[in-house]
Amino acid sequence: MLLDGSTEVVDIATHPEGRSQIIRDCLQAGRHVLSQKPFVLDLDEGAALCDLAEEQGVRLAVNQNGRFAPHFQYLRKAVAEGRLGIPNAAHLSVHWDHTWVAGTPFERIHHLILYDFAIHWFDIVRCLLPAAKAERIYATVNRVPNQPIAPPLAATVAIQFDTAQATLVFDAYTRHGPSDRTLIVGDQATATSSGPDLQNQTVTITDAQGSFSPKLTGKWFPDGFGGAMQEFQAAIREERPSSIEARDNLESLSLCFAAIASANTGQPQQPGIHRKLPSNNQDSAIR
Ligand SMILES: NC(=O)C1=CN([C@@H]2O[C@H](COP(=O)(O)OP(=O)(O)OC[C@H]3O[C@@H](n4cnc5c(N)ncnc54)[C@H](OP(=O)(O)O)[C@@H]3O)[C@@H](O)[C@H]2O)C=CC1
Ligand SMILES: O=C1CO[C@H](CO)[C@@H](O)[C@@H]1O
Repeated sequence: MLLDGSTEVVDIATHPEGRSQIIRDCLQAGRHVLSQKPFVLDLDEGAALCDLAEEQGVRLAVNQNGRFAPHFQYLRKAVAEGRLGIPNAAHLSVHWDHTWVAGTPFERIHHLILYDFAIHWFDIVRCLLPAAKAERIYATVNRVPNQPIAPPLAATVAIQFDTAQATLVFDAYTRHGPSDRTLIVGDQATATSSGPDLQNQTVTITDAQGSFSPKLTGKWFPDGFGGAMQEFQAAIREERPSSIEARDNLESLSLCFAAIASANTGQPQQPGIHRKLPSNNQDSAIR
């Protein structure tokens, strides 16, 4: 495929182990690349891939399709347009059953929740607090009673920003009554999005005039995926950086790696210090 010149863009949807070499080969062959999340296992390797894309004059982006889920897309735009004023808090919680990964490669990832899954939330929280700088992160993970798979299914994250605070809560063994909620507090308005799951969400914006709920169309699966690819192709056509550039994604991953280091050590951590995932992340079965 790389030799015959018939492709312009390669969408790489393998697991992260070994993916960097596939990305490198595609970039070296002059292809634009959209990588699945989580982008890399090592932030410096990710930065080197971004440098290579620049040298080759091609785009490298990460398929953070959650940004294009209808509710997150609406909330991102509301924040970007200043409709909430200055956001000072974002609290996101997901209560769902993730045990469907039993028997798949995901079951072997120790930090399945904080790495493979929560990267969507580390990325979104940055979009919801775009001007705030993350300073410290404290995270926990736990196995819960009777959970049928190896990776810990409960996780919490508290992020202290310079001008805001955020919390993320993951209860991945919620067998009944699943629920998903996002709350953003701004000095001009508060926004919430809630629903039984990520596919079915109602957004409400409340300000001094009252509350209103926009009609959302589409669903994360599949419209989030369509949105990410559309944005990537538009950026290539318009010769501009995409909003899902890999270099920007390294900032989301650095929150993720700091959270994992915190969960491993029991201590708060500073984003950017922890450059690699711990090597034992890929063997949940032995823990
Ligand atoms: N919302 C989202 O953004 C989602 C993201 N993901 C991400 O996508 C990635 C893959 O997950 P998932 O799709 O569930 O994984 P699967 O194991 O279902 O699929 C991986 C695919 O990659 C192929 N593959 C592996 N190595 C190579 C290679 N060297 N060259 C070409 N193809 C290869 C496999 O082919 P074969 O079977 O022939 O080995 C398989 O078809 C993960 O990083 C995951 O986090 C996944 C689901 C949703
Ligand atoms: O959203 C998702 C659903 O679960 C998968 C397995 O953990 C994730 O990889 C994916 O990002």
